[in-house]
Amino acid sequence: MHRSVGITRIEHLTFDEPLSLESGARLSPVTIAYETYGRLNREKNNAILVCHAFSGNAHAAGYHVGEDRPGWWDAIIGPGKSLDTDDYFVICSNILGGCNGTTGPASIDPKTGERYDLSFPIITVGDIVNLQKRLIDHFGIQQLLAVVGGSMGGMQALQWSVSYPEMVRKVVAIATTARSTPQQIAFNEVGRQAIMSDPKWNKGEYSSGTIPENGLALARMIGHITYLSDASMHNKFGRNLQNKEAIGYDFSTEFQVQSYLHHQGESFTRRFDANSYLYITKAIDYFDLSVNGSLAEGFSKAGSAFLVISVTSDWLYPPYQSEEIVSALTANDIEVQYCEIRSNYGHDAFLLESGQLNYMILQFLDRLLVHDVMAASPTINGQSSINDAARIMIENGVNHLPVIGNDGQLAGIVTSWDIAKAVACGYQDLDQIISRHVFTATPEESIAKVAKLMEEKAISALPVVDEHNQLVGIVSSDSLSTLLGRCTQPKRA
Ligand SMILES: CC(=O)SCCNC(=O)CCNC(=O)[C@H](O)C(C)(C)COP(=O)(O)OP(=O)(O)OC[C@H]1O[C@@H](n2cnc3c(N)ncnc32)[C@H](O)[C@@H]1OP(=O)(O)O
Ligand SMILES: N[C@@H](CCO)C(=O)O
Repeated sequence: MHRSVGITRIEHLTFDEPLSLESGARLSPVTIAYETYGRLNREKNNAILVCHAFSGNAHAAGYHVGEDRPGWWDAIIGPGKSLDTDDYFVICSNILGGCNGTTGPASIDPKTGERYDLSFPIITVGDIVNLQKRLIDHFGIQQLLAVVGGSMGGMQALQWSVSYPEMVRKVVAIATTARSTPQQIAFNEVGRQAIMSDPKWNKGEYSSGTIPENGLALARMIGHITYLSDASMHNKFGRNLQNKEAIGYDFSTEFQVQSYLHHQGESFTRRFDANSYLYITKAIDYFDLSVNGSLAEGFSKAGSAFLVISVTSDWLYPPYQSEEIVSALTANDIEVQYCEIRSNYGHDAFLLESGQLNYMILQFLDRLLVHDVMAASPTINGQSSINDAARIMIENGVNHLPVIGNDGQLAGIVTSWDIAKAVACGYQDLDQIISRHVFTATPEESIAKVAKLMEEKAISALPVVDEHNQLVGIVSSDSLSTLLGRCTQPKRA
C-alpha cells in the first residue's frame, strides 16, 4: 500500500564559513532550507538526495500543517513508492538562489541589512551542488546511495556525478540535459526580458508590495508553454472557449488556453521571486558539463551508475539530449540505463507520470548489490592480542573483525562470540580463536545471494573482498534486515 510520509516541515541550516562561487565571489552566511523523509541508518549508506527543478522547493513529500496539497513529488517519495522511506533517507533542499528558505537574492545581505537584490552574486549549478554537499556533510554522509532529479534537478544530479564522483553511487537524471542548448537559453532570455522590462522591476529593487507581477507572470506563461506539448494542449483545451459560447472579435481572454496561462502566470507571482527567476535561469544557461566541447571528456571522472530518463513529448529537453548523456557515459564505460517515459504531457511529465517513473526508478534502485549496503570495517592483524581485538570491537561498536595477513589479504575473522569463548576457556593467544575458513562476498554480488548464504551458514556478517582477496568492507545482517522484504516481496509502483 502506498502511504504518505505524513506531516513534514522545512528545516534550516546556516553556514557562516563563506561559500566560494565559480564566479570568484564569496557568499556568507549561507542558509539552506531542507526536508528529510525516512531514517538515516547506522551505516549512513541509505541516503538519497532529491534535487528540485527550476521553481521547486524543499517540500517534496508529505503535507505541511494546514495545507491540503502534498509536496511536489509526493507520488514518488514515501512508504511503498520508488523512493521508499521505509528503506531510504530522502533529503530535498531548496537551491541556492531560490526563494523558499535558502539564501537567494531576496535574502538580507548582512553587510547592508537590506535585500541583496542584484548585488547577489551570479550562481551556477556547480555552486548549488557545493552548498548541497555541505548539507550532506552535516549529516555525516560519506556517500549518497543516489542523487535524483528532473529538469534542472537532473542537471544537479549530473553535476554531483562529476563534482563529487566518489560520493554518489547512483544518479537518476530525468528530462534534462548535460549542457543547455541555444533554444533553452533563448526561452530563458525572453523570460528574463519580460521581468526586466516591467517598470516595477526597478533594476531589481522592488518591495514586497510592488513586485513586477506583470513581467513575472509573463515570464512564467512563456516558460509554462515550454513545459507542455502540442498534444497536451489539444487534450486539455482544444479550441474551447472560456465561459463564453462564441468568439467576440476582441482582445479579451477568450480561449481556455489563454485563461489557463493567465492563471499559471498569476499564481506563480504569489509563490516566486522575480530576481530568483533571473538568477536561476542564468545558472541554467551556464550549465555545460562538456570539457573541450566533449561530453565524453566531461563525464570522464564520473563513477556512479546512471539511469537516464527522457519524455517522448518533451520539446524543451528533447530525448536526443538524454541520448547524448548516455553516449558520453557509454564512451567512458560507465554503467548506464536509458528509459523513455511515453507521455503526451511534455516536459512536466516528470511531475505527472508517476506510474512509469516509479517503475523505472524502482527497477534501478532495487538492483541492490553488496557494495550498496556494505560498510567500512576496522581490522586487526594476526599479531594482535585478544585484548586489542576486544578493545577495537568496543570502540567501533562491531561484533566482527576481519584479520589481515602480512600480505594484506584477508586471513581470517574474529567475532565477539570468539572473544567470549577465549575468556571462558582462558585462551591467551588471538591465533587460538581466529576462524581461518571465512565465507566472503564480492561487491558485485546480489544482496539476495548473500542473504541466503548467511542464513544457510548461520553467520551474521560477511567480509567483502575484491579479486585480490583484499578486504573492501563488510556486510552484516543488520544492514540486510531492512532489505530482506524487498528481495522476497517485490513492490509494485
Ligand atoms: C518541479 C519541481 O521541482 S516543483 C515545481 C513544480 N510545480 C510547478 O511547476 C507548478 C506549476 N505547474 C503546474 O501546475 C504543472 O502543470 C504541474 C505539472 C505541476 C501540474 O499539472 P496538472 O495537474 O496537469 O495541472 P494543470 O497544468 O492542469 O494546472 C492546474 C491548474 O490550472 C487551473 N486551470 C485549469 N484550466 C484552467 C482554465 N481554463 N482557466 C484557468 N485556470 C485553469 C486549475 O484550476 C489548476 O489551478 P491551481 O493549480 O491553482 O489549483
Ligand atoms: N514546471 C517545473 C519544471 C520546469 O523545468 C518547474 O517550474 O520547476
